[in-house]
Amino acid sequence: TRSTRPQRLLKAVQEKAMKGDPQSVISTIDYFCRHSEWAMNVGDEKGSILDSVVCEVSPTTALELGTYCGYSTVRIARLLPPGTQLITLEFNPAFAAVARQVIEYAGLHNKVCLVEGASGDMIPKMREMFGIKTFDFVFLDHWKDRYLPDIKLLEGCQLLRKGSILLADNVICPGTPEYLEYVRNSPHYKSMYYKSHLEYTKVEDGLEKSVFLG
Ligand SMILES: O=C(NC/C=C/[C@H]1O[C@@H](n2cnc(C(F)(F)F)c2)[C@H](O)[C@@H]1O)c1cc([N+](=O)[O-])cc(O)c1O
Ligand SMILES: [Mg+2]
Repeated sequence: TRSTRPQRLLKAVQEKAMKGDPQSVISTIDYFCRHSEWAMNVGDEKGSILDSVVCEVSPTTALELGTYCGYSTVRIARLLPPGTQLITLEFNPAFAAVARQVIEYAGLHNKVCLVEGASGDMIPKMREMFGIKTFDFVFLDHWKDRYLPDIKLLEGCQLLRKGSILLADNVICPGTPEYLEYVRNSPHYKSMYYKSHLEYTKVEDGLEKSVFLG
């Protein structure tokens, strides 16, 4: 049967990127998505904003919701110092299988823990599973109607602390209106919008950075 787009993306990485070199994995995926097949990676333009926020926060504990093929997982993990941990959550086993191989090819498997499951089930188990108290940084890039319920769940599970940073992809396209309304109007968050473009296109999109105020 015909391969899937994630499988074709992985093949491009294995054939064209330098093993153990995260930057070359990132560039190979961006080239593939621009010249062969578009895919819903955060991309190079928004990816540079993601990089700058990760460097600014330099998190000890980080959570990514929505691994997909592992592109943003590699972008984040390559910037984390040793001894830090990126937990990435993926619901779809086929996507998780591809992402594991992309992360491994980039040589970042020791910095990343990919967990398969639904956010509603896994978020309440994070503390006991990983022995963490709170997350310094959360990147939201999963189903857009899950952004709001999942940050409320993170709050409810006391997994956020004063100063925890949330960075959300696609707040314009496809859009996350309820999430945006909440983080921009809640007294528990200070938010700012980073205007950019939908990956590999000229369509407007952006990232919303929100600081949890406790
Ligand atoms: O729909 C988009 N993204 C949805 C992304 C969804 C991804 O998040 C996973 N997930 C679901 N729940 C979890 C949890 F939380 F359980 F881990 C993880 C899904 O299996 C999928 O791999 C999207 C669409 C466009 N676009 O232009 O259409 C552009 C983008 O950048 C996008 O991110
Ligand atoms: Mg996205």
